[in-house]
Amino acid sequence: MNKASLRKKYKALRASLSAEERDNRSLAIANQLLGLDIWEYDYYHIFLPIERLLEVDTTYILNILSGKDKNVLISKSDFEKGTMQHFLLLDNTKLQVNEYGIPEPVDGIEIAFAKAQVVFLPLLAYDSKGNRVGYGKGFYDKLLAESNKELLTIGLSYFEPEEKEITTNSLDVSMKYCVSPSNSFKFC
Ligand SMILES: Nc1nc2c(c(=O)[nH]1)N(C=O)[C@@H](CNc1ccc(C(=O)N[C@@H](CCC(=O)O)C(=O)O)cc1)CN2
Ligand SMILES: Nc1ncnc2c1ncn2[C@@H]1O[C@H](COP(=O)(O)OP(=O)(O)OP(=O)(O)O)[C@@H](O)[C@H]1O
Repeated sequence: MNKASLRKKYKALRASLSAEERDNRSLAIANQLLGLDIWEYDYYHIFLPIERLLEVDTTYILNILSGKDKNVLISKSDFEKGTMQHFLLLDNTKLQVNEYGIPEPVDGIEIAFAKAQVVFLPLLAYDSKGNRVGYGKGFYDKLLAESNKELLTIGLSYFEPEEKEITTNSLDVSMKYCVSPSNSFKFC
């Protein structure tokens, strides 16, 4: 299946889940993460969910990070350039939902992405090799292209991997882990 059909398939699968089921799965994903050996770091980058697109609710993960006193980075996207700026998430950080429905910091302390040691990745589909498909604008491919090899990349999905390997191009960056509500996959 090509990326366009996978996007369609997984958008429909998301839409087939009730709000309660999405919430249960989002919590189960956070609990799966607790079982991974990823908690000894200082800087964690996370996405804030686009409600309209029914994304995994990362609030549960944010609560874990806050309980562990981690530094949390969130982003502001530039859709013209396809790039992101990263800011420390603090108690007093003001968020504003942008035109794509992404909650973003209004201002704050900008941090270089190079500081991040763990990054949680939004995705629509993935396979058992760690290939991922997002919305197709390449924000994360660009971001990860410049990152160091030690960075832990962790996809979050409501669903299990696609059985057929996803066809990738040279710009696609695969993930090291992916977590679903009932499984954790390690690809590295
Ligand atoms: N929560 C979250 N933040 C993120 C991402 C993400 O996937 N999720 N991104 C990951 O890269 C970047 C933003 N990428 C996005 C790409 C497309 C659309 C979007 O609204 N797509 C519509 C089509 C609209 C259009 O093309 O004009 C859609 O898919 O229905 C939103 C965010 C950076 N921040
Ligand atoms: N390192 C890069 N530098 C410049 N452009 C890139 C880079 N990586 C990806 N792109 C471009 O971004 C787009 C990404 O498309 P692709 O279908 O791989 O996105 P995706 O992985 O589904 O989405 P996303 O990363 O937004 O979640 C393509 O047009 C690609 O050419």
